[in-house]
Amino acid sequence: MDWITAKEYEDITYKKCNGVARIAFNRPNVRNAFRPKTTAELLDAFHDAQEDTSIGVVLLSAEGPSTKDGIWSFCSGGDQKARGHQGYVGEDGYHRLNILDVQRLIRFMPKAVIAVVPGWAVGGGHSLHVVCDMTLASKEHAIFKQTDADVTSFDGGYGSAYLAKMVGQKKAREIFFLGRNYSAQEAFEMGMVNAVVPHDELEATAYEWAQEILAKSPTSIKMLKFAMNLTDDGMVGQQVFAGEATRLAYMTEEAKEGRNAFLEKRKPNFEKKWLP
Ligand SMILES: CC(C)(COP(=O)(O)OP(=O)(O)OC[C@H]1O[C@@H](n2cnc3c(N)ncnc32)[C@H](O)[C@@H]1OP(=O)(O)O)[C@@H](O)C(=O)NCCC(=O)NCCSC(=O)CCC(=O)c1ccccc1C(=O)O
Repeated sequence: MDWITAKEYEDITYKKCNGVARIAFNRPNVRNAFRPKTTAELLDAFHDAQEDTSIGVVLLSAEGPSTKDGIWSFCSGGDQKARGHQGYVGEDGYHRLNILDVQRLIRFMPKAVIAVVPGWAVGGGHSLHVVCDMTLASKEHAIFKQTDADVTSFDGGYGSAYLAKMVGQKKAREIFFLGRNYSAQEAFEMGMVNAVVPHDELEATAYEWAQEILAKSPTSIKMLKFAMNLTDDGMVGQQVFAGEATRLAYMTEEAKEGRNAFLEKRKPNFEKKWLP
């Protein structure tokens, strides 16, 4: 793999290689907790990956291990040191809740997003893996844990309600109400992890999965993602799916006739366009 740095950031790394973008948390000494700077950088990188037509799959991963104690982490959620009265306080002094913007970008981007979990996935970090399309986890080091109820936070959207669709209501309530640690294998057995991978092979496996997806039809992958999102996303899910259906309609002769007729100030001729 010949990863090329796409842009330099402080709290994340951002690289690209053969149709794959890799966005990785880079605060391993605080278990990759996110502060406002981190979420701003994540939004910027995800937006770039969405706009880049050479990119079909995004890996959300993490650098590590910690130089302090050698422990691996994916993300430990909101940086509690940056937490102020109403949210997480950035350098500009404003209180923000921008991780939900990151969740929405992952959810609505027309490309597959794979969470690559090398260690702790906790709190808002756990919610991020839930919202990704797929999750690969380190056999030796991944630990899944929900601490929201320890710090008076509650991801009432994808982090909990969508998780319940994934692992079942009883299990989701156990995860949130008890805040226990779950291994990669336990997370796999409850249906929130796609594969448990030896740590040394985790990144290479994620890249291989991405290459398998890249061999498929981009339109099929996009429409399948949005179709599977639709029922859980209400009117917004319908809007996103229908937007892509409109794009497909724009490509038809019928659509070109409608546009041309308007521009030529004549009535459109839609005769014989009623497919069975
Ligand atoms: C992850 C742990 C379980 C790991 O435990 P352990 O291996 O024993 O390591 P520690 O010694 O605890 O930690 C090492 C080092 O890292 C620092 N650290 C770890 N996590 C954080 C953190 N989240 N924030 C700040 N700092 C962190 C820790 O202080 C140590 O530093 P030293 O200087 O070396 O002492 C364990 O670390 C742990 O439980 N961490 C906290 C997990 C947590 O509670 N996270 C927050 C959950 S709430 C959340 O994520 C908000 C999500 C969110 O943003 C949101 C969601 C829904 C709606 C809105 C919002 C919103 O935007 O607010």
